Amino acid sequence: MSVGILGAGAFGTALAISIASGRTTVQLWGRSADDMAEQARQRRNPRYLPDAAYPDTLHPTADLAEALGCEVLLLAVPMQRLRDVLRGLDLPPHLPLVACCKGIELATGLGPVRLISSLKPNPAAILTGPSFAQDIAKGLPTALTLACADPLVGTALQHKLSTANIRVYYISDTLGAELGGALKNVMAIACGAAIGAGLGDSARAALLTRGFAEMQRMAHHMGARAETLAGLSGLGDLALTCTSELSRNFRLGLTLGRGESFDKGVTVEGAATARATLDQAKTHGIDMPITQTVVRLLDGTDLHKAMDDLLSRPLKEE
Ligand SMILES: NC(=O)C1=CN([C@@H]2O[C@H](COP(=O)(O)OP(=O)(O)OC[C@H]3O[C@@H](n4cnc5c(N)ncnc54)[C@H](OP(=O)(O)O)[C@@H]3O)[C@@H](O)[C@H]2O)C=CC1
Ligand SMILES: O=C(CO)COP(=O)(O)O
Repeated sequence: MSVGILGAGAFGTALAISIASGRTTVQLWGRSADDMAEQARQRRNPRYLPDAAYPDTLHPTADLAEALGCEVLLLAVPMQRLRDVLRGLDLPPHLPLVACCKGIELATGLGPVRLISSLKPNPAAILTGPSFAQDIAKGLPTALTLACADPLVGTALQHKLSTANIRVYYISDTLGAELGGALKNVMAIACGAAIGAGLGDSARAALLTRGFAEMQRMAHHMGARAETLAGLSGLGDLALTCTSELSRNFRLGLTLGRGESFDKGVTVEGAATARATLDQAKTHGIDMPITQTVVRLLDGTDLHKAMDDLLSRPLKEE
């Protein structure tokens, strides 16, 4: 078995290490020939995961053909870059494509599986759920969801991508899986902002829970399954990301709450996804006040003003 991974950032590298640790051949592709040569020399990724050594069967490469020659292709680039990466690929027709990104494309409102399917005829899946790259790379236990509409392809991928420290569950609901993974990042920004501003753990619990209600509302409207949102790719990832400073989305929220600035070079999927989701919510008439508050915070609205507006909405049934 061989697995190709496009994107040698934190997540692509962590997955490569875990999969290659089981002696599977992994071609980890990155766009910078210099970076990939350095990874091959050091047998680690000095920029994104400096403490994790590469197993022998992990091959860092800048040659796309090496990754495209594998039996499965994982796409571990940021959501807003996925279209550009896919456009440049001349793919073998039956090569399964597994999105490993979490977000909604700003220009189209599409999640990763819908985007892949709009551009390529290949079988499309998503691997998502609660997992920090640092944990996976250390060999710590994680559980992920593999969603694919075709159960034969999906269960084959489930078995191929399960490793000693990644337990993969299969579901067919790709829409629910991509919505859960995308929207939890928006709620993580909101929770981080509450903690950063000193509003307390009770406020965080309220935002997490009411944020989950927003996620369910959007998912239900779009036709996703409620069970998917309650699973690893929804509630599971929401719980992780809203409670840990390892999350970049949560940390962006912390800085918003503290009135500090955040490094623009860091991948934070929730920012563009909040805007894309709010556009969709307006189009479909879905009430998403926390998502709207996150967009206002990103646009510079004072946190206390934004929170007052959120809390002073008309009272309603839960
Ligand atoms: N980090 C984590 O813990 C987890 C991340 N994810 C998801 O994985 C996805 C990727 O995130 P992550 O790996 O953390 O991000 P990083 O910022 O660590 O890495 C992003 C990678 O994508 C590459 N890249 C960006 N744009 C392009 C492009 N146009 N063409 C080719 N490569 C490109 C970058 O290359 P370069 O270095 O050259 O800029 C870099 O290698 C996100 O959607 C994230 O939500 C999911 C679960 C866990
Ligand atoms: O998706 C993640 C954990 O499941 C990673 O979260 P961040 O992108 O916020 O770091």
